[in-house]
Amino acid sequence: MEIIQLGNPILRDKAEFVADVKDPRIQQLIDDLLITVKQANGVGIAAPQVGVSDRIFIVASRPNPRYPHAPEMEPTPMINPKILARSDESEKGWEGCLSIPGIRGSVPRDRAIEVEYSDRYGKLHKQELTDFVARIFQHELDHLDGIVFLDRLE
Ligand SMILES: O=C(NO)N[C@@H](Cc1ccccc1)C(=O)O
Ligand SMILES: [Zn+2]
Repeated sequence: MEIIQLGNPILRDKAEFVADVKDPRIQQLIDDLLITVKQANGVGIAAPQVGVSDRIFIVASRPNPRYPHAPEMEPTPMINPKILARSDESEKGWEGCLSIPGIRGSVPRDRAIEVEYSDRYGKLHKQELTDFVARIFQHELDHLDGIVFLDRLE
């Protein structure tokens, strides 16, 4: 996996709520993130990783050499995401971070979460996510709150 220079990542700030999803700057940022996560062969990416402190990330699970069991899904921009409910069981799993190259670790995550987010058209979604996709969501949501996976290593 070549390391794409992801701008100067902001890893310790709390990202700002997006007031107007239809703002052309936000739409451009979403397009940039979709391209970047594909170029980086990643399964997720958050705006702070490209130096923008907005509450936006992309969940883009798909099988790749690092995560061969990852389910295939349409890359999904999630704006102002939040977790509404968590399962009580958590599960450990390997994670890496595009902003922290070369390090992987075992991170406990909730196995199932109920989430809410706005899509890029401003439509609100409420969904249950499980397993690896739930893991990516939690990893990306952490980035919006200045947390990285190293902070959660067992
Ligand atoms: O660093 C990021 N996203 O912030 N990208 C990681 C995301 C990730 C998340 C959870 C488990 C494995 C991997 C990637 O390798 O695509
Ligand atoms: Zn990351």
